[in-house]
Amino acid sequence: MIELSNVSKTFTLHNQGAAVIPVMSDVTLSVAPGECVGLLGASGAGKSTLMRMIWGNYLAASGRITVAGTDVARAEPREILALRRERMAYVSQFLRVVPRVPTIEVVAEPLLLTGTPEDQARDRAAALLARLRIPERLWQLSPTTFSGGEQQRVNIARGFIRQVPVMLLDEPTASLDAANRETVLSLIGEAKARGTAIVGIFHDEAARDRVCDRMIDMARFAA
Ligand SMILES: Nc1ncnc2c1ncn2[C@@H]1O[C@H](COP(=O)(O)OP(=O)(O)OP(=O)(O)O)[C@@H](O)[C@H]1O
Repeated sequence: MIELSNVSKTFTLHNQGAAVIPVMSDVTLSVAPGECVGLLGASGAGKSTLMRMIWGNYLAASGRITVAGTDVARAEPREILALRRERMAYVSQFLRVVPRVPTIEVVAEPLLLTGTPEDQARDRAAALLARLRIPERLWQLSPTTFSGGEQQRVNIARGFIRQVPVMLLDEPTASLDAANRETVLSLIGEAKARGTAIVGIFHDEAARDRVCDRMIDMARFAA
């Protein structure tokens, strides 16, 4: 479902004398449907960079990245957008939303974009918000003023509202209390059972042990 072969990445800082920062080289990795792979490695090892390459934000310097049938390194921007809309979800650590859009709409939006009728999308959003313990009185408010943990749960609800073949999770349990952390681990387990291939960064070791089938240490790919 996710295939990387001989991928390398460098950053060139054009505004700093074209300094070149090699980040990783020769990454070969395959994630099967229903499998969850956790990325390990010290700060700066390239975990986020690898996720952003799979998401299609960063181009690889060389090698091939195929995600749910799309060759991400060579795809046109509109193909990347279609991949994200239909087949891939990215739960980042921080919620980025348009101000004044109610929480329930923020969560329902990914389903609406793929043509799900509005009432169904809202029902599904409401069910997830309830499961993630966001009080109903907050659903019609914008999440911009929510607490860190509330924003993270809104982000998780938005990420899990569609059933997609590929998910990228960046510390999905980072600012959560025990009960919500348990809910998120269940959501991850259910996605795996449906055949979703997952790549994630989990600093929470116990969470990592519960959901990851394999760990990849980025030190292996140091450039
Ligand atoms: N947009 C960018 N431009 C230049 N250099 C970058 C960029 N993004 C990342 N880097 C560099 O790439 C290296 C890897 O960064 P990355 O954020 O992937 O590490 P990480 O393993 O996710 O670290 P952390 O655990 O601290 O989040 C770092 O040296 C960083 O400075």
